[in-house]
Amino acid sequence: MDGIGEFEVELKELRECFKSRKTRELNWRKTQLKGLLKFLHEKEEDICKALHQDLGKHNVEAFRDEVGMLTKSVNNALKGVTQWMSPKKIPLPLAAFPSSADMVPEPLGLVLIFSSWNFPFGLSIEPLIGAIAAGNTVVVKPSELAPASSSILATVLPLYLDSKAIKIIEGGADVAQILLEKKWDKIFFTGSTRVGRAVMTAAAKHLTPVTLELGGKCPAVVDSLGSSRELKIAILRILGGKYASCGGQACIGIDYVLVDEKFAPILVDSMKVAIKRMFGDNPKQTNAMARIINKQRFLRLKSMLNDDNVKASIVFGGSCDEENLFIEPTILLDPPLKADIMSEEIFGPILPIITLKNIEDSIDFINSRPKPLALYAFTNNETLKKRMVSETSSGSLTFNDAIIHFLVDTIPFGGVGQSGFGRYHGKYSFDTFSHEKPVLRRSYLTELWFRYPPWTAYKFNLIRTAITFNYVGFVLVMLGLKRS
Ligand SMILES: NC(=O)C1=CN([C@@H]2O[C@H](COP(=O)(O)OP(=O)(O)OC[C@H]3O[C@@H](n4cnc5c(N)ncnc54)[C@H](O)[C@@H]3O)[C@@H](O)[C@H]2O)C=CC1
Ligand SMILES: CCCCCC(=O)O
Repeated sequence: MDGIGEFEVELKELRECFKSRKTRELNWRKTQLKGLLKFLHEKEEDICKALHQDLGKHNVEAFRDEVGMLTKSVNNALKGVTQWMSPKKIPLPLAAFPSSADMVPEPLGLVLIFSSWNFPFGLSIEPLIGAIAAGNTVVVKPSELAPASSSILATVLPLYLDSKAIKIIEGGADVAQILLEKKWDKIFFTGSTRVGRAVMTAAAKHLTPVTLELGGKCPAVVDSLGSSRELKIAILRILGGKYASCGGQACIGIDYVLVDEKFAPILVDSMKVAIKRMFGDNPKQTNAMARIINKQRFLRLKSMLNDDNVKASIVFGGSCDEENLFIEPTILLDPPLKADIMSEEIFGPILPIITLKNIEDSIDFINSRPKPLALYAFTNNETLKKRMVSETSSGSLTFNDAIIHFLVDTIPFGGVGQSGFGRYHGKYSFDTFSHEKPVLRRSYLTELWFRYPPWTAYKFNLIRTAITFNYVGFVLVMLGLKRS
């Protein structure tokens, strides 16, 4: 952002654009969504190149998690936006007869989106889809930690969109803090809990509603499954939800595994075989796993591993290549629970496996920690499933898979407790950036004359009757006893 003055001009332009009401038009919304599709299609190669440059992502992973995922989401919004923005009839009690009511979605106004570096296109454009579909004007600030991706978002994407209504502003914490001083009609933040608190504090000054998409330690409970085939598939899904999702740098990636101590040796041995099949006999040489985003985050992970007690728990991998910011897929077995690796969100390709006396103890283990953004359980035990649904709390709960819920438009995505609040994806994104206004239409045909003073015992009884009989008997009484 060149200067505060220039930004003030841009902010004024965005507010005037919203006031012009053009962003409310269905055609405008669809045109912008189609612009996103065109960008994703025409710039796929540049996007994949940027993701490789920033994160070492393989283009298959880059397409799967960002270009492909976003194309799916934009098409879903194009299909749904007409219905999403139309008023919905609301049933009314008999006492309101003859009245009608609608819920009318209206855009919030000028909204601000902060995104993170690990899925820089996905986490910027997925909320942008909702903001556009709901008819808002928008400022998006991508993360400065993925500069190649941020540059494409700020210099190329605007060529496909209405620049008077949608602006992409590059920058880090300094720019973000300037933006946070302004008044927004909604702030959508994806990032750390620490910064989420700062965002919420800034938003409070203007009573701006926020959605906080934060992080946390996502557990995977792994039960002894029924067959070797199920175990093989489960392990692929666990490893995919760890190492093959931005190299473990994913907010809904599996942070650690909980397993019955008797089953642990089988699980670890099977994982080692599967890792080699996924990343080659020498996983240090793989091109299929993203690198750590920067030296600071790399050294943080390296220091976690260098803790003597943690180092002693390494049963697979553990090598760190500082020059290439690469840590090979690593498995720990029962590292100390007080070590940083088990008290902080790992956000890297290190998988602690924690053994328990029995798998049911996983519920207490999970409940003794902050509510995770995602919880996974690989089990066919119906009793355990029922207990996990009713006795644990998380942003989402998935049985026998990982990560995949992020791709389902009909499942809202968001956290609970320390992992955030608010949700999006699919129509939930539209709702997040809308105010759903109830509109009640009354007539003069009937009048409940006793709803006004002067108060009398008779009126009191009529009101009491109405409420007691939930208005049905009341209306009948009224029709018979109407007084001027
Ligand atoms: N729930 C979700 O969908 C996701 C959550 N995350 C979480 O985000 C964290 C990692 O992402 P990071 O980008 O490193 O988080 P971060 O909180 O450092 O940065 C997030 C955004 O906030 C901005 N920012 C940084 N410092 C700021 C400040 N002092 N004031 C205002 N804005 C500031 C950054 O420029 C970026 O755009 C992890 O905790 C991860 O779990 C990451 C991806 C998705
Ligand atoms: C395709 C999965 C993206 C999830 C976003 C995250 O976990 O950071």
